[in-house]
Amino acid sequence: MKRLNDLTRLLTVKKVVPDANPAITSIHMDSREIKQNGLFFCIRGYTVDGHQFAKQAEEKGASAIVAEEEVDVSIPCVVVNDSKRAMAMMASAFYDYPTTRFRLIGITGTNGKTTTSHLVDAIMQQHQKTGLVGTMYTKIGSETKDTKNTTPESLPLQRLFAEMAEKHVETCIMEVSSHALDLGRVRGCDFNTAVFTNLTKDHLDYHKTMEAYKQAKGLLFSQLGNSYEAFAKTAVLNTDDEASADFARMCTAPILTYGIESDSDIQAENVQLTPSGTSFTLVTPWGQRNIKLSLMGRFSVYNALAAAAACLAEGVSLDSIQEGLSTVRGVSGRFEPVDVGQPYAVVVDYAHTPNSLENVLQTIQEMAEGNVYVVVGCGGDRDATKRPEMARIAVKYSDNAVFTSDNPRNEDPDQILQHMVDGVEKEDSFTVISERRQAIRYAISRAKRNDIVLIAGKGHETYQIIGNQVLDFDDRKEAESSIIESSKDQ
Ligand SMILES: CC(=O)N[C@H]1[C@@H](OP(=O)(O)OP(=O)(O)OC[C@H]2O[C@@H](n3ccc(=O)[nH]c3=O)[C@H](O)[C@@H]2O)O[C@H](CO)[C@@H](O)[C@@H]1O[C@H](C)C(=O)N[C@@H](C)C(=O)N[C@H](CCC(=O)O)C(=O)O
Ligand SMILES: Nc1ncnc2c1ncn2[C@@H]1O[C@H](COP(=O)(O)OP(=O)(O)OP(=O)(O)O)[C@@H](O)[C@H]1O
Ligand SMILES: N[C@H](CCC[C@H](N)C(=O)O)C(=O)O
Ligand SMILES: [Mg+2]
Repeated sequence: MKRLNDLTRLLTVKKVVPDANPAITSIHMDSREIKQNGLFFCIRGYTVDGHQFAKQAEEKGASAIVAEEEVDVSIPCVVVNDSKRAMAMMASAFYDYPTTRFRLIGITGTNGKTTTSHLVDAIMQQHQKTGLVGTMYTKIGSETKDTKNTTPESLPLQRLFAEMAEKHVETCIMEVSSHALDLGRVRGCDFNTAVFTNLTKDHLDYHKTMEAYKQAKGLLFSQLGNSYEAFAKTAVLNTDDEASADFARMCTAPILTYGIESDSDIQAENVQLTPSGTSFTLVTPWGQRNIKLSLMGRFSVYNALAAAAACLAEGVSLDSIQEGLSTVRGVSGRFEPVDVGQPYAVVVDYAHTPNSLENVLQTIQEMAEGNVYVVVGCGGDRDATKRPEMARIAVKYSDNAVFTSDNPRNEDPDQILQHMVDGVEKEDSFTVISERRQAIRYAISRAKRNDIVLIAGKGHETYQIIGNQVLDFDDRKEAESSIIESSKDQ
């Protein structure tokens, strides 16, 4: 059984009032979930301040509180500078430092984290039990669970890691968002390999400037290799992205680079992009292999290189990498075809940043024999600066762009659409249809033989968030019924 002092050992604590060392049998960040002898962390959130629930926690049987100021309770209150970061360290201690009991790979970058993590998983799970933490779900072996955030808050994260350790996971692959790094969600995680995909515009609503966004991503690398086991750690960096040079400067761990254009440790040569996938020669200090991938586009080669480099850093053989990558048929909602036998192509993709939309549309342009239609929207309560840019890219690479809604959340959908329209010229070929179902119908009803319709932004999502309501909505199902309906009309 743990006592309070067992959890604060690695922390700088300002004071404990009254000073005592009670037993702690559970830990909580939500006062509504407190159990007898539980420890409650008061977190200042974006919507409420957890300090106001300290009394409630005491009444429900908590044996101690962690807070940023003294609160009106009679149980011991541990006062710290930053209760979020303290929570990360204490949760790790409560669960006996689970990330020291398996290998942990962290993947950060604007685009490609989910895809790269699935590629690493496909390679590694051939020979070992893996865990996965990311946008779509968390996974232990083949058992998946839904998740709210790409990178969960430290307390549920450490609890998940404890379950992974108990279930004998050997390697966990985790997407590490810039929010998570900035908010200290991954403090207390002992990463073995840290991977960078790329840095382009997103989340400026939160980070404000690209410099601050880059600094947040950099934390994954600056925090790597500062322990006694630094020799066992590796940073995997993309030489073709200029942010890598800054991350290399911040990092004390050995670096393994990958790239297509610039000279790198792990290099793709003879890159071939075809309508059925990609192929390239993987050149490494340990030898070369021909790689065949069912994933489309040049950006997929980068994801495959990042995955291969991460696996090489972890000691996986080139043969396993070649074999593992060849088994991947696709990643849900990423360039996912919707095919019910129609004479034109429909693709659902999760591109929701200017750069990803441009990459995907360029890939589609390379394949297209007929017209290209794109249905796209921009999220509400998210970075507004990407809206005109995404609209510009949509019209640039399509014959008709249909601007629509993508999780307007608490913003006015028409206002979001106006931000998109502000990015294009009147004479550009675009149509505004706020209702996403109608927008998909509109594009699909116009498609003819050999045309391609891209439905971008929601990928694997099975909902549309309007206000605080989460309504069922799946682009793939909508596309399928639209195709069937429009074939009846013809
Ligand atoms: C802006 C942000 O990051 N918000 C996160 C934050 O919510 P919050 O600050 O609103 O929390 P709050 O409701 O104010 O509560 C504060 C504290 O009071 C506690 N509380 C609250 C009520 C009560 O009765 N009793 C009580 O104790 C809460 O449990 C909490 O500890 O803490 C929550 C719990 O960890 C997160 O789920 C939530 O993420 C929201 C859903 C979110 O949208 N986050 C986005 C911005 C995000 O983090 N995205 C990244 C990147 C996505 C990507 O690009 O892939 C991600 O990693 O997901
Ligand atoms: N390496 C890449 N470079 C640019 N765009 C990419 C890359 N990989 C994927 N994409 C595009 O970005 C979209 C999102 O990919 P993915 O889900 O792998 O990224 P992510 O970083 O996990 O995103 P999120 O931060 O939203 O979780 C894909 O649907 C595709 O359009
Ligand atoms: N993780 C990203 C996902 C965006 C997906 C898009 N469909 C949207 O809602 O903007 C975010 O929360 O910003
Ligand atoms: Mg993701």
